[in-house]
Amino acid sequence: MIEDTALPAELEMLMDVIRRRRSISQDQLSPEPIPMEYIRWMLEAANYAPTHGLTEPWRFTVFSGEERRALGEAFAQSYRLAFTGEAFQESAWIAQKERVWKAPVWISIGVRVGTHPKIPEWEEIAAVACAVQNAHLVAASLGLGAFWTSGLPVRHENTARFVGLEPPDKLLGFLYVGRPAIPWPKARRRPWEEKVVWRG
Ligand SMILES: Cc1cc2nc3c(=O)[nH]c(=O)nc-3n(C[C@H](O)[C@H](O)[C@H](O)COP(=O)(O)O)c2cc1C
Repeated sequence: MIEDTALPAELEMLMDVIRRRRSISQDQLSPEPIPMEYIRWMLEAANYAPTHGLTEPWRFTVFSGEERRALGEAFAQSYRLAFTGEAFQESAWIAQKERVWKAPVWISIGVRVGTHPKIPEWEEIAAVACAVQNAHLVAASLGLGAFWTSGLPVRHENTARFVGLEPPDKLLGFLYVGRPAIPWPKARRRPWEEKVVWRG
């Protein structure tokens, strides 16, 4: 029988942050500003994500303060383009414009594609998702909530152009960040054992 070996303290710290990371929605965040130093740490962590062929395809734009006004206008414009006729709702259009004030920092999540002949788009998107996870883990370690929002108006090509992405590059949504205004939520997950088959 294999003896249990002592687990390194580093693993405990890492697992603690992984379990603690939470998506905290805009209605549960404080709109108060947060130190931009925290955002720099998140972006530094994002930059260490795995990347096939070292293409480093993540492209971020950070919005805070008054710059969020133009972002809200872009969301509202994209909503108008995406939801026409019967689908258009005045209240939802206003909500798109106003939502930017609910979180102090909004980071657009862009993916650069087509820079390497052998690397398909899905691998570049996967690398960006890894980068976002790194950033989100750092946010959790700093006591910040963050949320990847990917609904249609926020990732519409009109919003993509607004944040400086031109085709074939794509916008995958936004990670907004702030201090939680609620007690830290608990994770809801089914046991990992349900999703794993052991062979051998
Ligand atoms: C790629 C991606 C896109 C997401 N987009 C949305 C979204 O548009 N709306 C939403 O309610 N949650 C979105 N989420 C967040 C999930 O709701 C959240 O991760 C899930 O509820 C689990 O909560 P947790 O992150 O706190 O563990 C997204 C998550 C990922 C990874």
